[in-house]
Amino acid sequence: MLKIPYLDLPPLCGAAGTVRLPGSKSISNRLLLLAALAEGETRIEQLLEADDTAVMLDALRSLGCAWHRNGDGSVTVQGLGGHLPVSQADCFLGNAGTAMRPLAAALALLSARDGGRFFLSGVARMHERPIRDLVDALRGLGCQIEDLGQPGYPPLALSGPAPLALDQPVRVRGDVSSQFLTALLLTLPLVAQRAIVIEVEGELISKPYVEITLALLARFNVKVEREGWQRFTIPAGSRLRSPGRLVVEGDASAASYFIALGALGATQAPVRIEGIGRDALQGDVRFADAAAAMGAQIEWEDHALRVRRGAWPLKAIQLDCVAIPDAAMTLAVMALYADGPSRLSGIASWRVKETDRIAAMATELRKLGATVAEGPDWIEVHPLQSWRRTAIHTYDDHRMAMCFSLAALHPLTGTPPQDLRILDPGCVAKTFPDYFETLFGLVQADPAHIPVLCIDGPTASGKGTLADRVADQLGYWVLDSGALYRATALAARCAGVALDDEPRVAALAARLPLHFEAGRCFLDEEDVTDALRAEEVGLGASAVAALPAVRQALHQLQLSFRRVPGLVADGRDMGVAIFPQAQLKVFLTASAAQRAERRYKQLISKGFSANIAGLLQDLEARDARDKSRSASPLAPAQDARLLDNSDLSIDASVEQVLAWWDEKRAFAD
Ligand SMILES: Nc1ncnc2c1ncn2[C@@H]1O[C@H](COP(=O)(O)OP(=O)(O)O)[C@@H](O)[C@H]1O
Ligand SMILES: Nc1ccn([C@@H]2O[C@H](COP(=O)(O)OP(=O)(O)O)[C@@H](O)[C@H]2O)c(=O)n1
Repeated sequence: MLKIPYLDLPPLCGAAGTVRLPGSKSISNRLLLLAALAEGETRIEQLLEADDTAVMLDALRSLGCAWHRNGDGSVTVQGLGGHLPVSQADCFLGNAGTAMRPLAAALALLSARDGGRFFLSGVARMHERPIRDLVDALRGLGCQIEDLGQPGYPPLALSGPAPLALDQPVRVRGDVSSQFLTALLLTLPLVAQRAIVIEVEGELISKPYVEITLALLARFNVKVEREGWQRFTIPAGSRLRSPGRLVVEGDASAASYFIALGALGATQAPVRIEGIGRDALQGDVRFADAAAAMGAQIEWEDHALRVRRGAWPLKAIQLDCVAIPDAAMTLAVMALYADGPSRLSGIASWRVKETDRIAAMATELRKLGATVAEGPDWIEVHPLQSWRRTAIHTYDDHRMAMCFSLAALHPLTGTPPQDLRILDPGCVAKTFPDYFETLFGLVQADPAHIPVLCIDGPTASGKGTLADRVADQLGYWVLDSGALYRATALAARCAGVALDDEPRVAALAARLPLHFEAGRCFLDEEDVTDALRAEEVGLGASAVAALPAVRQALHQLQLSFRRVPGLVADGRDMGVAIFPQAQLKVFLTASAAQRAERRYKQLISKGFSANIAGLLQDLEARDARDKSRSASPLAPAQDARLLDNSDLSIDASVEQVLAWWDEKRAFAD
């Protein structure tokens, strides 16, 4: 998961591969609530692990519901059988509408029936998202709900006991958010000694979400009778009972980004999306039809989709998106690549989501250079003629971040490729914490367009530390090129090959079975991370690194680290020999005494024995050999920036390098 201020995406030219979707947010949070309220134990598999489900799980725990995570990531919830063991709780629900609305209804009804006092709150934006229609409906039943802030918005206090009047139909508005109706449907079975009728006022929006609610209630033994979309009856004596085990479908709204990616970039192999298919419950799966109407080629499997580019440019569409409000945001970005203006209507609900999405979408699309018109419940997007290099604001809205990442694709001819900055990319944690990492695994870019930052310098100057920290801040990959020479030396030693036997050492280097995983380094199956850091391996590395055939053998391997979104490469010759076109080259030095002391502390902390005088001698010998060898001697590139960090802290060094990087890569705001 990226927790960084911005992410720069290079111009992308294609996409292919397989993605496994995270669990659906809507289904996950509905199931958690139903499982908590029901009788019996429920095991929920493929539950979404993200901010919105985390706040729901925390809230359930504070309401006295026991749950635990199993080894396979599934969650087992002990149902409360409709009775809370606590009479007070304070639940913080972040910005999760799918937690706030149904919990408000459940706690209003349960406190009215059994007594108690409960508080619900969220982040500042949650306190701007209306809940009045639900609160009015619940007050109509006799529930005691106090607005603790602005009337009609969270935070709320729900208390009781209070007599409930359930003999008249419950009325709720359906034209602002279907989540109000969903909240009532999920929770009224708790008090359904007699049949309860819900009547919807106004035209119900987002009907597919209500269908999900009805289907999940049926799994919990409550069969709601529906007359059109206006009247729903919860039969007398309904009781929520756990079905035992449930599997959460992949998130269909999240699928929209990868469907779009396939439509825009899969010119050869398809993008295959696993986790939803023909029988998906979620209405947003119909986004695939909209994408097909724009030209995507889509093949359906039972639990997967395969998407390729079809029509090109895409075909403009005019579409009422009332049934796919969330996924429709992705269409607005696809419209940049269409053959004419596209108009999306029926999207009034965008205005009351994580942000005012119509305004946000229009503002950011215009920054890219697009012509956009907007109204109360529609947006019209014209295709983009030429891309402007810009920084996209994401408004703490995960969908803004995800759908704008698609604008990094540059398959149109005739427009110069530009990179794109996404601000606060970590906001995707709301529903899809690994979205960007997943995207990086699918997209292709011309290597020449992938940014590289080189950090070269003598041993123990802090290159590795600086490279890791800078890469973390930028969301980039790291190449520790020294590790390749160290691994070569280690492999030679293990194979009994003399370090000066150039052809045999080079042959080993050419097929080095080295891979990196979660910060660890493996040679074949063996974890050699610590072994590589031993001083004698470093000396061996310095010896094999002087052999031109070894350097040649490792050249291609080093180039292969240049992957989307970018690379920080550390070594001796990154800027001179491997990435001479790098955007920024830093030559890092520190006094020999400082370096010897740093290395000493580093070795001691790792449990190696060391003495400073010996280290200083070795380090000076290594410097001399690295500088004097004929193949890629250690020296700053002509265009390198010199950084002597003898008297600089690690933080200050990182700050300096990031400042240089920013200078090189200014984006329009
Ligand atoms: N600016 C700095 N100030 C103090 N110590 C540093 C600084 N940069 C790195 N170090 C420390 O020096 C040691 C060697 O750093 P490392 O990154 O392994 O160097 P290199 O990769 O250049 O050999 C590490 O223990 C690291 O924490
Ligand atoms: N790009 C590189 C990286 C390392 N090397 C060699 O490999 C040895 C080990 O590199 P390293 O970066 O792991 O070493 P330290 O700087 O951490 O001591 C160095 O002494 C260099 O001789 C190189 O020649 N070229």
